Amino acid sequence: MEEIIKLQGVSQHYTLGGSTVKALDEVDLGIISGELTALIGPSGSGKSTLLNVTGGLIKPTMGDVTIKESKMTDLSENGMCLFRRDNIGFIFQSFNLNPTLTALENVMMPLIYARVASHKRKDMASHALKLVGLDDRKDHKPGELSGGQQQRVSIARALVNNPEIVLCDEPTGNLDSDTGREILELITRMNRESKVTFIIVTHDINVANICDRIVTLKDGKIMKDERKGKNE
Ligand SMILES: Nc1ncnc2c1ncn2[C@@H]1O[C@H](COP(=O)(O)OP(=O)(O)OP(=O)(O)O)[C@@H](O)[C@H]1O
Repeated sequence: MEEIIKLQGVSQHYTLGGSTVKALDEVDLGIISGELTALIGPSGSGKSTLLNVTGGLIKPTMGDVTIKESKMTDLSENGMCLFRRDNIGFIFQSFNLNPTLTALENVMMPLIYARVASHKRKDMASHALKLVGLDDRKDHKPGELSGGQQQRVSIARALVNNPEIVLCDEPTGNLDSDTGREILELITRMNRESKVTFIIVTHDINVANICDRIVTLKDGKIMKDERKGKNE
């Protein structure tokens, strides 16, 4: 099984008012290509920090993050930005859509950054919206969509550039339980059909239970690492 993401001795420390918080404390973690991994743990245990370090949004205080043979921790800010653009999609709890753009325009944004030719962008974004069942809402702005529909748009945006990795921070956190279940079904379908590697930060045990692997953090350390049918 190929490890697409490797964290080795990763620590993230924050110093505020003379005291230091170890948000991550020498974490070693390998993520298998094509798997759905849940990151769970109490509030403040370091889940979002781990996701942000993995996605190159934060450079850790110590340790190495390697994705597909590229050592992220050796890249410049600009190098990390380009790497993220080409390899990683993000899905957030609060959707993070641009309220002034239509669903189609929101999904086209990553393609503009990736300098995809303009005549291709519309087709690619329309296709991504169709995959998430929103082809009839492409001209709606986020304020004209339900929470579940907005999250579908953000999933389409995360997947439009065919990234190998998608990082999700509480993707169902702002949704009612039925809508959350629909979004979860969509994520699992995308994972099965496209073999995209997903890491999902969640408080929701229903989300964790559909994953291939559940990694539990506590005080910035991995406390438990369970795989379906096999505990480690
Ligand atoms: N920018 C920051 N500056 C200072 N401390 C921070 C910063 N970001 C996170 N922390 C601290 O690091 C620790 C881990 O935070 P993190 O957000 O990763 O936890 P979490 O498990 O995702 O929490 P939650 O489930 O509540 O979202 C917390 O104690 C938090 O207060």
